[in-house]
Amino acid sequence: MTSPLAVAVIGAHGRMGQAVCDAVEGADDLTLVAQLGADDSIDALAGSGATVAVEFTVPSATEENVHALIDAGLSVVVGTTGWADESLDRVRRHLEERNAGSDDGDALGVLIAPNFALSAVLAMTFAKQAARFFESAEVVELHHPNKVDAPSGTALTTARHIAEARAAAGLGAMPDATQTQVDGARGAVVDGVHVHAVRLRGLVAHEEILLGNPGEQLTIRTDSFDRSSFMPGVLLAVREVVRRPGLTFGLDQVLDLG
Ligand SMILES: NC(=O)C1=CN([C@@H]2O[C@H](COP(=O)(O)OP(=O)(O)OC[C@H]3O[C@@H](n4cnc5c(N)ncnc54)[C@H](O)[C@@H]3O)[C@@H](O)[C@H]2O)C=CC1
Ligand SMILES: O=C(O)C1=N[C@H](C(=O)O)C[C@H](O)C1
Repeated sequence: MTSPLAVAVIGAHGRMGQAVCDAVEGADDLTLVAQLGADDSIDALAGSGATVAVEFTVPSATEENVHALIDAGLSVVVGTTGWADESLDRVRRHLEERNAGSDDGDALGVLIAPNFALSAVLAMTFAKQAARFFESAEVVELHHPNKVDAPSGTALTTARHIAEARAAAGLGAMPDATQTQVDGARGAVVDGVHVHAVRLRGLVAHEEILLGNPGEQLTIRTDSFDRSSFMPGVLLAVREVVRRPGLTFGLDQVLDLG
C-alpha cells in the first residue's frame, strides 16, 4: 500500500481553509500534516513532511506564499483569486528554474484554479463554446457579502474566455446604445465583456452567463449552495498536482475539458 500524501493547508482558519482541512482529514489517501494561518511563516512547514500545500488566503498574499512554498520544495494547489498574467508568468518561470535538472519524481507543480466546483468549471467551458454564436454576452456573479474581491476570479476568467472566443470567431463589439446616467450602471468591462457583481446575505457563490441573439437567449447558471461543492475538485487537484510538473491554470485542464 502506498503511504498517504502529506498535505499542508495555508489559510487554514478561513472559510475555505477549514473546509479543505475537513475534506483532507476525510480522505483515506491523504493526511493533514500542517495548518497555517495569517500569523504563521511558510518556514513553519520545515519538518512537517508536507508534499503538497493547499492555499486559500487573500489576493494580496497568495503569490508570495506560492513562491515561498516552491522554495520549500512543495507542490501547490491554489484557490485564492487575484492572479494577473504577470503573476502567473513569474510562478511559471520559478517552477522552470526549480525543476531544471530534477528527476520527474522530484519536479514540482502548481495548480491554480479560479473555481473548483464542477458546475462552475462546466459553466465556464460551455460559455467558451457558446460565445461565438451570440451577438451579446454578459456575466453576472453573485456572492456572499464577506467576499473581499470583485469581480470574482471565476467571472474574470469567464469574461476573458468569452472575449477570446469572440475574437477568434471574428466577432466585433457587442450591440449597446446605452448612455449611462450613473457610473458603474453597466458593471465592469473585462476585455469588452460587461461583468456585474452582486453581494447578498444568504448567497455562497453563483454565476450567470447571459448570451443573446435576436429573438433568443441562452442562460448558463452555476450555483454553489455550500462550500462542500468545491471539495471534490480540490482533492482531485491535490492528487493531480504531484503528477503535473510546472504551472497548470484551471481545473478544466485536469478534467480534459480545456
Ligand atoms: N477556487 C475556488 O474554488 C474558490 C476560491 N475562493 C477564494 O479563496 C480565497 C479565500 O476565500 P475564503 O476562505 O472565503 O476567505 P476567508 O477570509 O474566510 O479566509 C482567508 C484566510 O486566509 C488567512 N490569511 C490571510 N493572509 C494569510 C497569509 N499570508 N498566510 C496564511 N493565511 C492568511 C486569513 O486570516 C483567513 O483566515 C478568496 O480569494 C476566494 O475568492 C473561495 C471559494 C472557492
Ligand atoms: O470568494 C468566494 O466565495 C469565491 N471565490 C472564487 C471566485 O472569486 O471566483 C470562487 C467562487 O466563486 C467562490
